[in-house]
Amino acid sequence: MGRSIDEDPLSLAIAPPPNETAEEREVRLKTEADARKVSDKIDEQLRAEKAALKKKRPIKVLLLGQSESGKSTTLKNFQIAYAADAWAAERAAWRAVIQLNLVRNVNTILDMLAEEMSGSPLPSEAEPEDTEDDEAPAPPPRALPAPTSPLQFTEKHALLKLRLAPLRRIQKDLEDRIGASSGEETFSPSTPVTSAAPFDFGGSPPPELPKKRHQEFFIRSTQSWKADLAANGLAKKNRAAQDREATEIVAGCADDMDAVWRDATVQEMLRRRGVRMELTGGFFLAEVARIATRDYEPSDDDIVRARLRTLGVQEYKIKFEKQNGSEWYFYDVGGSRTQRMAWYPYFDDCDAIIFLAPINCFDERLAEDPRVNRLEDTYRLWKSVCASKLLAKTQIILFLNKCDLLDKKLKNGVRVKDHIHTFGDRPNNVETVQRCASGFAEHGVRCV
Ligand SMILES: Nc1nc2c(ncn2[C@@H]2O[C@H](COP(=O)(O)OP(=O)(O)OP(=O)(O)O)[C@@H](O)[C@H]2O)c(=O)[nH]1
Ligand SMILES: [Mg+2]
Repeated sequence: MGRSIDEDPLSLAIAPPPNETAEEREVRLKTEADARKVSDKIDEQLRAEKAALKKKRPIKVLLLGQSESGKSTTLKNFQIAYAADAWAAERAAWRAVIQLNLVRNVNTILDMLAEEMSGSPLPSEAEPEDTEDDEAPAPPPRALPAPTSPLQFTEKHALLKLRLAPLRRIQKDLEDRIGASSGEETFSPSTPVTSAAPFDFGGSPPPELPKKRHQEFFIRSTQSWKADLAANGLAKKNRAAQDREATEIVAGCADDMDAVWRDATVQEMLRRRGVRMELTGGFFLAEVARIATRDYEPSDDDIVRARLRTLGVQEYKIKFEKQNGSEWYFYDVGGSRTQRMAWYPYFDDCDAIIFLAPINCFDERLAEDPRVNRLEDTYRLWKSVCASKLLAKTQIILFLNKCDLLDKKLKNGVRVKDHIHTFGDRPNNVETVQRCASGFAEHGVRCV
């Protein structure tokens, strides 16, 4: 049998008193109406918040700039600051990349040693051509080797070459494991060299590009060498065995690597060739004693300094726990001219662009096309990005990068005016170069 309403405790509690006067009734009804209004408002607010949360989409940031401008490095710094767990999980995988950076430096020196010891002449640089219009900074003059007496090589150099020979195979093994991005792009006359901004179609409609979601070629959310970490069973065992072998051989060569780097004749050879390895990305030779050990664990600083070329477009998701848990997607792109066409599909729905301009590169050439000055290329790229109609509503942030390397370069006596004629007789210091480079922003449409 059902309970009558009179027996229900809630109905009893809110029922009007039995001897309620007309005045009391009016007050009661008004209070109830006010309470209903407040409750309706709260319900409405909750509905709106739920809808907003549903609509909230991640903020998308594109990192742009030429190769070696520091895009991946900037991303690593974001990861350290805001995605500590993911960063820690990847730490071990970077050891192989750092070993590869180190071994490659040594093998480059050994190649030069072999050339010098066999009496081969210095490789001559290609004469730069005027490839593009004259708005940009002038290309650097060709460096001429100073006339000098022959380098004195001894038995010691021949012995070091021999003892470090196993590093050739280790480089190859590490490159195979790390994949395509382990190699730097080099110039080949048969490679069609694209312009600074191959995504700039000069007002005409872009060629038919497949929709982004179908472009598996472009998006590489995880690199194979990191995916290896998740490998199980036999693959994991093989990988561990390869790791141990590489680490063992690198550790066994530690003293000889150190000896070859510190050798006065080798240093003189590098000086004569104009090679400043210590100023290039992924340089670890000065720290062989710490890195070439059996129990080496990469530090944050090592990982930030490690060099691994980006291919295609890589997506990284970072959740900013301290800011309402908002999610940001960063797109790290390959920066060489041959990679830039892949950027275009990402232009239409990104919220912000961080553009990296390495201002130390005023006297350097592009690896993929040595006829082009690196600063000139950055300048053209920046102008095209700012002028792109697809990016008209996108916030563009300009980072003037590699100021520490600029400082070292200027202190070593390199003069900006020898490479950029319009620099004139301004003081040859970082502040002046920074001030001039921030003129980049004026040539673009916007800069925040
Ligand atoms: N000293 C110094 N080195 C830097 C700086 N920014 C980047 N690097 C180094 O320069 C090298 C190249 O930087 P990356 O971040 O890999 O360059 P990228 O723009 O991602 O290059 P791609 O992937 O080829 O497009 C790395 O070894 C970095 O450690 C900087 O401000 N100072
Ligand atoms: Mg990169």
